[in-house]
Amino acid sequence: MSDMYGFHISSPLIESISMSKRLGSDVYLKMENTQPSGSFKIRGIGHLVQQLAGSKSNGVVCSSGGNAGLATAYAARKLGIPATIIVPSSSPRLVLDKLQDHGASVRVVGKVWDEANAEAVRLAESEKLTLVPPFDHPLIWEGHSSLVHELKAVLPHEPGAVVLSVGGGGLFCGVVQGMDDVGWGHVPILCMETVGADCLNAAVKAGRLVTLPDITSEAKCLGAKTACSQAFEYSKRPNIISELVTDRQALQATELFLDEERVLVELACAASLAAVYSGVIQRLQDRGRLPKPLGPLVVIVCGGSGINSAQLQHLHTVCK
Ligand SMILES: COC[C@H](NCc1c(COP(=O)(O)O)cnc(C)c1O)C(=O)O
Repeated sequence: MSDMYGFHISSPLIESISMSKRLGSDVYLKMENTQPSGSFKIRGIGHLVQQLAGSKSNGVVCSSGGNAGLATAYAARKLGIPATIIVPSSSPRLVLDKLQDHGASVRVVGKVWDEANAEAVRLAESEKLTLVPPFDHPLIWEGHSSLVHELKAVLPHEPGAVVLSVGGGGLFCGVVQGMDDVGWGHVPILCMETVGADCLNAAVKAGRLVTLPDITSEAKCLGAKTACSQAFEYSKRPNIISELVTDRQALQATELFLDEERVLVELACAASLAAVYSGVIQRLQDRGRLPKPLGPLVVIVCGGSGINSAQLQHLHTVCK
């Protein structure tokens, strides 16, 4: 089923009783892990692929930590066009297998996403393919903004705040634009990153875009070394908050979420859940940065396919 934007579904918005209890106010979960490609990515990427490639294209190429690649492969399969996905060596084997299950051809290039991206740009030019950027494109942001329109349709009141994870900043840009569209442009947005994949937080602290020397977080799907410039521009707004958690806090959030909500998510997604589980929201309230009590908190459970029980065990041996 696809709507006017792309191939995504209108995802469930469920109340988390356990998180609401921890926070002392209502917490709603926007379950993007239920999207057909496994994450929110299909919203923006489905939209871009339909607008720029379509069924007449001779193919698409996407550089990805994994989830943008899965969204590209899914959309390409639905359109009946070939997809080539370039991933860095940090992407887990299980993601490569899923990409191939979608019929995509997969190339492993470089250690981090930025290096895979350079190869995708080269390939798009040399083989006349449509380049699908994982986060830095207005059509991606337009597609992601559909998430906020769904919130507007079902939430009884405007949110007290929205929590989301930041890699290159595409989800963040889409949510800001959606919030502006529906008249919620003043609502606080809490941008969560992990230490070692903190390109937006580093830019906010430096007052300019910066490029990280490396990605040292295990949340590889947040592993863009530079945030997109639009995300940096939006981060200057007074209602935008940028915070960090450690990989260990994200891992703890993954396990608490699994126990309490019976859903397994990637570290990239758990960075947002850790905003509640690790007390980030509560500290912001104590500092007066967020109101107390807080109106309904919406946590975007962005999903991600780079996780299974074996990967979860592995993360215990590497997360600091
Ligand atoms: C390097 O990787 C960038 C991108 N992942 C990005 C991503 C994000 C952050 O989204 P962004 O801020 O990049 O739009 C959040 N949550 C999950 C599960 C993600 O996979 C990718 O898959 O290529």
